Amino acid sequence: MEKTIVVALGGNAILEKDPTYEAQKAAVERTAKLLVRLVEKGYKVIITHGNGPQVGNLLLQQIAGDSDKTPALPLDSLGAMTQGSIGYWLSNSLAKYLHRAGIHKDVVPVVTQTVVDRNDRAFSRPTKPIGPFYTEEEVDILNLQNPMFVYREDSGRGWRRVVPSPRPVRILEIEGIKSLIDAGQIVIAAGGGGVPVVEQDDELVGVEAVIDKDFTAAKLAEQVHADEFLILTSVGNVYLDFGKPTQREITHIDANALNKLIAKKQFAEGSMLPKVTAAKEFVENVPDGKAIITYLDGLEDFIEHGAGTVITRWPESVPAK
Ligand SMILES: Nc1ncnc2c1ncn2[C@@H]1O[C@H](COP(=O)(O)OP(=O)(O)O)[C@@H](O)[C@H]1O
Ligand SMILES: NC(=O)OP(=O)(O)O
Repeated sequence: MEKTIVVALGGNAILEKDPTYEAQKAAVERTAKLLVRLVEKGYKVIITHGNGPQVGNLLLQQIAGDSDKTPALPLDSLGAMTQGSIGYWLSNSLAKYLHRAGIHKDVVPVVTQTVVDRNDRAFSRPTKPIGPFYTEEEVDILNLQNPMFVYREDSGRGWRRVVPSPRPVRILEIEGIKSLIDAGQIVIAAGGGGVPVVEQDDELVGVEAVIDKDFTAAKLAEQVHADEFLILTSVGNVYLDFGKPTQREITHIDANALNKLIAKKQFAEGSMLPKVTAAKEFVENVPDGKAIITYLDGLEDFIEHGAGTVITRWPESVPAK
């Protein structure tokens, strides 16, 4: 039977350094070519992606306009816009490589809403980095220009604006996504974690936030009962003592052991912590599932040799070395 896989694409799958359209499309082309290998291998594929750099850049473009003639749209609408643009880039490139591989499947990007809790404490504590990186000196100037914006240092890589990032509660379009997968289509869903909405009487209302795509991806993988949840990022493995002389890679780990490492603060908040937490939550909710964290360039190695850091619910389901 075909396996179902949810693939969460990290930042470098779409934007490496250059934020121009040409550079992002070139990165997406490369990503799409690699992803087609999963389809060739017989997987049912659901793709989700980040939008942190893109939504932040779009916000800056909006603010730069004439506030009367072209008023800035709110963050939830910008999230939907990035789902549209990135979904289009990915489906356009995937269609090309599927055609070249002789595979006749549609790629369907779904504008996805994710219900969040209006009382989530994240709304009063912004943590999600979006947009470009700044130096500390640039942040001093930006703070004078707009004291309402909050900036934080992002994992030793520079300063970025941060916005609230509530936890996903429910993916609104989940039944539609399942139907598309059952019909044999390739689905792109919950980009940027999904557009955050809160329940208000009988309505869903968009809110100013950006959900972490790894958390929504875990929920998506759980709700489609995926066999595998693959997080593609910029490192081949999760490491112990990351960046220290004692650094060593984790090849296989079970949820309880991972929990202990999380408690010991082995994983950086804002980069690896959401990924290992999402992987752990997936295997806790889908005990026969497997989560894998590796890098895009290692995709072929994952397909052929099972490379990457594998996370399973129980130690006995950890494959022998
Ligand atoms: N323990 C760890 N093991 C591996 N990478 C880690 C660890 N702690 C922090 N990192 C960092 O996390 C980064 C991945 O997070 P990030 O770049 O935010 O993800 P994304 O690929 O979704 O954009 C890695 O490139 C690495 O620098
Ligand atoms: N929404 C989100 O998590 O985006 P990034 O992965 O690009 O930060």
